[in-house]
Amino acid sequence: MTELNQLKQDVINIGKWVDAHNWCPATSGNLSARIDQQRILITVSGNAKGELTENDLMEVDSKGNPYNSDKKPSAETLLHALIYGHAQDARYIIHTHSVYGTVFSRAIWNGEIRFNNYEMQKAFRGVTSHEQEISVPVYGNNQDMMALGREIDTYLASNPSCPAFILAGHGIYSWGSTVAEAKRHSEAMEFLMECEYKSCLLLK
Ligand SMILES: CSCCC(=O)C(=O)COP(=O)(O)O
Ligand SMILES: [Zn+2]
Repeated sequence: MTELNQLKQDVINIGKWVDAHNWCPATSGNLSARIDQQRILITVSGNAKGELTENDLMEVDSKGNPYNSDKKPSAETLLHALIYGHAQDARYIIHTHSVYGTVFSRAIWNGEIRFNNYEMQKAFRGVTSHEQEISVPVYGNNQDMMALGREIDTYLASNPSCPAFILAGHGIYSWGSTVAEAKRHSEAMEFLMECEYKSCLLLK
């Protein structure tokens, strides 16, 4: 199998994985893989992530413009391009619209979520202790991708090893250098968001 075909298969399989967890209901979410420094493989806008075929994938350039394709890329392509631009070892990006990612972030809206004293923090690359705080930025949701992109760009420029961010009331972006790492970061974020939500119920 060529490297490009392998990437296509990886994205299709990640789509089945997020769908099995119900993290991308309806046609929500988007997925991508870095082909090389110039090209990104990304999901076409508006398709169910559990039923992706090669026709639901397309190439864009490093700025997010369609590359040899007349299909419409994900409406959030710019965010994928920004992540790949800053996180040089990111190879796969997973954007989910899970219930906990959506609901809990509405309580923060703009700022950050700090995860402390969860053993699960060790799922993130380079973290070896529950005492190593993980801070994940939360951005107010915005239909203006350029404006959202500017905020995210500023943060990633000074925090290039950040493994995830959250769009409030919208969903979670996670990434990694391999399929396994991107899925691990994504799953850890989903778990921690559910824990934080349930912790709030305990404190009521
Ligand atoms: C019902 S999903 C609304 C759009 C969105 O947030 C999303 O993740 C999917 O957009 P895309 O253009 O990638 O299909
Ligand atoms: Zn989205």
